[in-house]
Amino acid sequence: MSEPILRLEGVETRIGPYHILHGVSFDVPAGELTLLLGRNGAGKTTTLRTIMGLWRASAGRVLFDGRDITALPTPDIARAGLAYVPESMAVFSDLTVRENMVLAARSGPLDSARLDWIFGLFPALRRFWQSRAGVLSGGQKQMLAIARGLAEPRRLLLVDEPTKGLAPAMVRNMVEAFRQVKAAGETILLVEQNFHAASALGDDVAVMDNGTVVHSGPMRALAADAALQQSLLGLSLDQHQ
Ligand SMILES: Nc1ncnc2c1ncn2[C@@H]1O[C@H](COP(=O)(O)OP(=O)(O)OP(=O)(O)O)[C@@H](O)[C@H]1O
Repeated sequence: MSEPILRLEGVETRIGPYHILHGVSFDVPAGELTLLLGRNGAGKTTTLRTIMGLWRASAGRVLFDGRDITALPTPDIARAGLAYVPESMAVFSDLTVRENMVLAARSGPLDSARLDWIFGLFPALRRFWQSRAGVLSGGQKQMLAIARGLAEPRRLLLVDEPTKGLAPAMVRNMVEAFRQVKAAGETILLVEQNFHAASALGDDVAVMDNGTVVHSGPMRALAADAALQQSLLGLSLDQHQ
């Protein structure tokens, strides 16, 4: 396994009076796709938001490439090379697809070779390039949100439930797109509820429950162990066939 680019050590997060994360620890190895799994309310989104500094850890550390980023303001965390695609399709509906992409490339103009690569992942974006993002379907908006995260090279992409609410054909497209993003050597931390999609993609997995990580290891070991899936995720066999 390669060196971790991201390491969480005993991260605690409180939201107002609620103690949500209770000592979250796991690694994200460079160049791999790591899955963050867990039942609803386990704390996955809170973990991504804490990494980005959108919630503040009250204890523990977030290390990015060995550097402590726990207390950095969110713009500095983004500048360090992290991109975050939240669950709620982060696109500007009144702007065109092109404008959405231009705004996402923070360090300068869009690179045309990179854009061609993104069009290869999500062909609909080329078709709707000059259209308002508001006219896209839910799945296409989700693709635009992910494309915005890919608009320029980042060191780590955090993506929250990209297949949520998508029709099965769209889920297959999304899985294929992530396969290609992974093959291009990008490092990804992915929250995914669809276990079938998750098992097709992940190298490593961290499973959360009740605000802490209850299991971590290779995805293929979890994918091969139905009893472990049942105990960690409450999955029955027919749910992921
Ligand atoms: N703004 C908030 N105020 C209070 N509690 C919150 C807030 N956001 C999240 N929580 C609580 O924190 C816990 C973890 O939520 P989180 O969204 O991180 O879970 P999750 O694993 O991402 O779940 P899901 O799959 O449902 O998105 C839940 O009990 C949730 O109700």
